[in-house]
Amino acid sequence: MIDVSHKQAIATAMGIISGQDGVPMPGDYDRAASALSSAQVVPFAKAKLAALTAMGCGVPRDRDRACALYFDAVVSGFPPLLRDMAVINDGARGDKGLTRSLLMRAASSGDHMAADLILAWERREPPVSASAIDSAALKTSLAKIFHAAPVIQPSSLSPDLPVFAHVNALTPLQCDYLMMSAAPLLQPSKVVDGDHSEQAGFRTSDGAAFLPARMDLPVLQIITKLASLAGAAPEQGEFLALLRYRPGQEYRPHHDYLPEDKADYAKVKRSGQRRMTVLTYLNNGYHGGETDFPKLNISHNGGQGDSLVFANIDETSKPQPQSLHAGLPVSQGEKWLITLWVREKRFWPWPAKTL
Ligand SMILES: O=C(O)CCC(=O)C(=O)O
Ligand SMILES: [Fe+2]
Repeated sequence: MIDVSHKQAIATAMGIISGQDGVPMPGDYDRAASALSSAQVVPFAKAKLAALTAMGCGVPRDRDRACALYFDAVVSGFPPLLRDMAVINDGARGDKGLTRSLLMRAASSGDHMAADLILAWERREPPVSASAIDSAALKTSLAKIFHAAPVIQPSSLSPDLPVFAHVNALTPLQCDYLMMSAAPLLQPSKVVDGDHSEQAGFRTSDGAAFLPARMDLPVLQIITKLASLAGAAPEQGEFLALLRYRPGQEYRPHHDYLPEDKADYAKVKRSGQRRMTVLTYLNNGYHGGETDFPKLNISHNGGQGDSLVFANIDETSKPQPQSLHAGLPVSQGEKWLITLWVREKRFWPWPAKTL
């Protein structure tokens, strides 16, 4: 049983981190971090504190401390954390047997997502045999979260604009995790720049954002990796946005750079333009749905875990009209995609706290 005062502290902290529309309100982050700190005997609280520590949100940013806190939370055996640790270990390209043991342990303790992840894995490839859950291996995987992973040479798709295709940026397990985490949150998509939101049918997919309250360590690992493909730090990334297109759904041709003549130009001032876009394809097995650049003659479909990275502006911050692109209509099956828009400057809305 969780102590009532710990429950209250966790509720207070999560309320602050969630804030309004999922964005924390100014001034309260320190209170969120100290509330979680007071409830650290609860593994969930400790894991959230680890995430805030990794983000420098309300508590000085200290990645080693974040990993140590998270390790302690995981070894308590709380099933969702064993499952998240499996995703982290896989993302760190750790031992598959260890990933499997963590998922099996979580699933047998009642974590449904772990069971679903195992099923999805077994549909893809023959099962590996489980290996012992080894503390040193867990620590090694955690330590890799924030290390710049080697970027495997991407292929350039255009002489006219930086557009690069990366294969296997994320592992299939990371992709399945993102889809399963976002599925309950999907809502009809909105267009953020206000240009076309009034226009029916402009963007017909469903979407979900990984707002600060959902930026747990597996998500931070993914953000760090995807930002690195754009040569950027994770804090330059907007909140990860997931899209799901069903047959007939599409995203009509548009630019990702923000209009500079709109009332919300303040948003551009604070974090700069959307310098680059990192799209990551989360699944296989659909038809249509190519990412199409009509001015560059590119029509691209990545496989599960592959990323497409492109520039929206040049080195002088000038918007690049040839970056016009669309998500063509899906003709069969579902297309799931995650987008990281990378700004010129820091986007994370909390004041940067460093040691
Ligand atoms: O669905 C696609 O391939 C394109 C998505 C896109 O343009 C975006 O998320 O900004
Ligand atoms: Fe776009």
